[in-house]
Amino acid sequence: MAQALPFLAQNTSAMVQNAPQAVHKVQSEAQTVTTALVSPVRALILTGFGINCEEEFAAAYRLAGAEATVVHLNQVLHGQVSIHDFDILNFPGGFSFGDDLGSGVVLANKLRYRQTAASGRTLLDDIKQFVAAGKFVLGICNGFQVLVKLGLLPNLSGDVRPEVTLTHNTSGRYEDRWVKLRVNPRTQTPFLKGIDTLEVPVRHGEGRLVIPDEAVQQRIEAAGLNCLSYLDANGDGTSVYPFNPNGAALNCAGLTDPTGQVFGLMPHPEAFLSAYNHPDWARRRRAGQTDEEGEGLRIFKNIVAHIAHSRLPHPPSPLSGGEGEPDNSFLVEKPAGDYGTGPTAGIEGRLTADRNNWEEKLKPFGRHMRHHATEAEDVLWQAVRDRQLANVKFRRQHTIGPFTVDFFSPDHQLIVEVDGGVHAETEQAEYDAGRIVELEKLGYQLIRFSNDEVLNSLPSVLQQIQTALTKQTSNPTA
Ligand SMILES: NC(=O)CC[C@H](N)C(=O)O
Repeated sequence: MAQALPFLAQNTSAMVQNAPQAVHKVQSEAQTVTTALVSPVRALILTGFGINCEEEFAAAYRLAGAEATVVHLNQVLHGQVSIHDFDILNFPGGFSFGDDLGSGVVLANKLRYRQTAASGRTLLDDIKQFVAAGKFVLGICNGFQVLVKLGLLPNLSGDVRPEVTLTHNTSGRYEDRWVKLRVNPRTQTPFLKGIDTLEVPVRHGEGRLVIPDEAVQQRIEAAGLNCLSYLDANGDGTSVYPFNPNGAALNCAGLTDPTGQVFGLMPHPEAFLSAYNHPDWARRRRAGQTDEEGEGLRIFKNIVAHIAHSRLPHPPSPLSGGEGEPDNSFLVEKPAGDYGTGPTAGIEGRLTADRNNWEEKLKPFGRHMRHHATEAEDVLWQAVRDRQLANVKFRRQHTIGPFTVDFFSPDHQLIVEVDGGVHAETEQAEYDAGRIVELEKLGYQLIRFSNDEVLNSLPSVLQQIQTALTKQTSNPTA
C-alpha cells in the first residue's frame, strides 16, 4: 500500500496539470462569474501528515468558480488560519499518519483532542460551530474516513461520536477501479442536487462501511443519509464485487449527516474533473460525446452554486420605484401606436413604449409579472439586480413597444429572456420567433435561457450575459 502512494500522487496531479485547454477555459469563465458576484465562495482544503489529494481538490473548486486555499493542518491547529473565514471545510484523500491504527483514526483523534495553544479549544469545537453556522464539510476517501471515525458522519445523535465505521475491503486488498454510483433520491444534501448517477474512481484499502447497530442502520435509511450506493452493470444497487468494491453495508459509498451539510464519500469525484480523466474518453469521443467536463465536477459546482445563491438577498422585493421598475423617464410623447425607435435614434433611443398602451395594459401587466415571477426569474433577478453583474443596470418585466421582456439593460440594449416549458409549444414558439425578429429589427440584442439553465447553471448563464454585454457596446444616449 505504501508503494502506491507516490504513484497515486504523481499520477493524479499530472492528470490535473495536463487537463485540456477547454477545462481551463471553463475555469477562467467560472472565476470571472464568481468575481462578478458579491464575494467568492471560499473553500479551505487541509493537507499534511500524508494527505495527498489536496491539489485535485483545489482544482475542483477552482473549476467550479470558488476560491480554494490549501493549508497544512498545523496552520489551523496553531491558530494561524481560522476555518471560520471559509464556507466549505475539506478533508482530502490520502494516507494520513500512514493509516496507522486504521485509516483516518489518528487524524480524527487529533481533531478531537489536540487543543490549540491559545484558546484550549479543539478543532472539533470549531468544526461544530462551523456546521452550526450553516457551513459545509466535505471528506473524500481518507477524509470520509476521518469524518466517520470522528463521528461527524452520520451523527444521528448530534453528539459527534462514532456510530458506524469504515474498515478493510472484503477483497482483503487495495482497490483501484472505476465504480458507478446512484444518488439516493431522498438525500437532502445540496452537494448532490440534480445528480442521478455518477461514475468515479475508488482507490482505497479500507472502504467497507460497517454499521454495527441495527437501529442505527434503520435510522440512516429512514433519513436517506446513505446518499450514494454502488451499482452493478444493470444499474441496480449491489453488494457484488467488484461493482461494490469493498462490501459496504447498504451498498453505501457515501453518507451525509441529518443536515446534509456534512458529506463524505469513498470514491474520488475530484479525480474526474475533465472528460479526459476517464479511461474510456477516446471511445466516448468517437461515439459522439462532446462534453468536456468530468462527472465528478458536478458535486463541486453544486455546492459552490448553492452557497453563491444563498448569499443573494432573499426574498425578492420588486418594490415600486426600485431598481428595475419601468419609470416615466422612459416615455416621450408620441402618437398612440407608434411605439418604436431603435437604439441608434439619438435621444429617442430611450423610448421603449407607447404611452397609452403602456399606461392601460403594459404597466399593470409588467407589475403583475414582477409579483408573479417564476423561481428561475427570481434567481436571475437576485443575481443581476442592483448592478451586481459587471456594474450594469437591469430592469425586469420591462416594456418595449407592445412587448414586455423579462430583463433589460437600457445601457446595453440587451434583452434577457427566461423561458419555462410553455415556450416550447408550437403556437408560443411561433409568437416568440416573431417577437425576436421585431425586437432585433429595433436594434436590441436578445438572449434566452431555459428555467433549468438558470436554476442549475447560474454561473454559466451569468457568464453568457456578461459576454453579450461586452458585444453590445454601451449606448451613450441611455
Ligand atoms: N485514497 C485514499 O484516500 C485512501 C484512503 C486510505 N488510506 C485507504 O487506503 O483506505
